[in-house]
Amino acid sequence: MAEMRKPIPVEEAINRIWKRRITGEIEHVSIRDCDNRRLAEDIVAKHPVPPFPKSPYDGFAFRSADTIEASRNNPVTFKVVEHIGAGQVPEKILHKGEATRIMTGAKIPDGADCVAMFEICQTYEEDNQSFMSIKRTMDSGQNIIGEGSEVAEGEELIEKGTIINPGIKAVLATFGYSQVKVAKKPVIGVIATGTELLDVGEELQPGKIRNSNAYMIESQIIRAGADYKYFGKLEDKFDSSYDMINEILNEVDILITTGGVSVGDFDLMPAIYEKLGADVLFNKVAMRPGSVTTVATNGEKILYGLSGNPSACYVGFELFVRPIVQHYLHNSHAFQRRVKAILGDDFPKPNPFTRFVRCYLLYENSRLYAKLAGIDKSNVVTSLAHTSGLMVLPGGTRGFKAGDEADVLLLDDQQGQPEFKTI
Ligand SMILES: Nc1nc2c(c(=O)[nH]1)N[C@H]1C(S)=C(S)[C@@H](COP(=O)(O)OP(=O)(O)OC[C@H]3O[C@@H](n4cnc5c(N)ncnc54)[C@H](O)[C@@H]3O)O[C@H]1N2
Ligand code: MOO
Ligand SMILES: [Mg+2]
Repeated sequence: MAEMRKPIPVEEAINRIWKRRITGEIEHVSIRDCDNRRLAEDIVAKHPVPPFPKSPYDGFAFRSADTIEASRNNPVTFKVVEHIGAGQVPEKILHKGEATRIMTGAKIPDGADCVAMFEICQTYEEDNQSFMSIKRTMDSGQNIIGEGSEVAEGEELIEKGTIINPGIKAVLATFGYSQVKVAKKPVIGVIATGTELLDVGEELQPGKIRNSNAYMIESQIIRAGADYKYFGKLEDKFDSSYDMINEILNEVDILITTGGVSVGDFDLMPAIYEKLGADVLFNKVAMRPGSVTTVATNGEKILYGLSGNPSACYVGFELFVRPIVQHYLHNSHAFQRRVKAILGDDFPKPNPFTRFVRCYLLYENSRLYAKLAGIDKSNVVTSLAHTSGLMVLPGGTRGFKAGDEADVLLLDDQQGQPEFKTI
């Protein structure tokens, strides 16, 4: 008789793996290569921004007090004593009745406390001297971008673990980070098991299918921010599979195999784990798909025996691998963000186990809807192409109707959340 396995709740399975999480090392990369990496240090303003008071306009800088008497019928005239562009440093200190012709981004001269745009100033030349006049009053500080007005020195700006996007890159450049401290990516080994598997370039043969899991998992690894190393596909043969897995374990931080974890005659992973002396954390989870997902540890390394069924494999990665990768990458929001959405379709199946239903999300009339991505069976591959979320339908429910509310895990979101449960 086949071995009876005792299913554990999803949360318990996640907890058991979570206890084995490790934080990855830090490495320096050029700012040019830091996109989509995760910061391994908090970014703090190294200096005020802007570092000097500057002009937001092309115009004239002068003392606002000199315009107290100015009006439409009473223009006030200034002698233009200097002319500076961005990058030039003013040399003149402005006194009463003096102005500096100043361009956007240039440092405000000492003595000046306002800038008037060219559009409200009249200019003329007399005896080789430039003059400017203005017919309105100006306030002290008007049109001046004060030193540190955006950010003060020492202000905390970006938390470590945050993914680097174009805006963050601009901040890094502003503070002179030519080298950026980022979290080292874990290297995840990928092996597909199954005598039925063909390579992607091969023609179909009777009884055989193309290996889609390896490509899917590699892509999930990239989406999670890690690196993969593909070791090929293995036939369901014990000795060669054991030798290969035993050998490559030193080359990776985490190992993912797909297939061979159920109770079939050619499901070899349980016996391989046993021979390796790996510590099996669980081999049955009260969830669908992916109930046979098996996870073991060998020293610090986590070995994921994901199911061969494509959708079970996909869900197993998102639930059990991704958070571990995120923690490795110093992300304190390691779990997928979980939001409430309205079901756009009926889902009439009763759920004895927690079910993770493939769905996609859309906004309509400022409400978030989750619609079924396709057939929701474990052995189905094509619905994955339309999946951007996983609806979490709790065990013990009798099915759902369009219009009901459900939790959805967002798969393309980078914000994440610190815990698996709804927060
Ligand atoms: N008697 C029982 N049979 C099964 C049980 C059970 O509890 N008792 N569980 C079922 C469930 S649930 C799942 S899920 C599958 C899990 O199977 P395995 O993880 O052992 O995977 P395989 O047997 O190797 O393959 C299953 C299925 O997936 C296809 N496959 C495998 N690898 C790939 C790949 N790289 N790319 C695409 N497709 C792949 C394979 O051809 C099979 O069709 O077991 C049930 N059975
Ligand atoms: O537990 Mo399986 O992964 O649902 O088909
Ligand atoms: Mg099997």
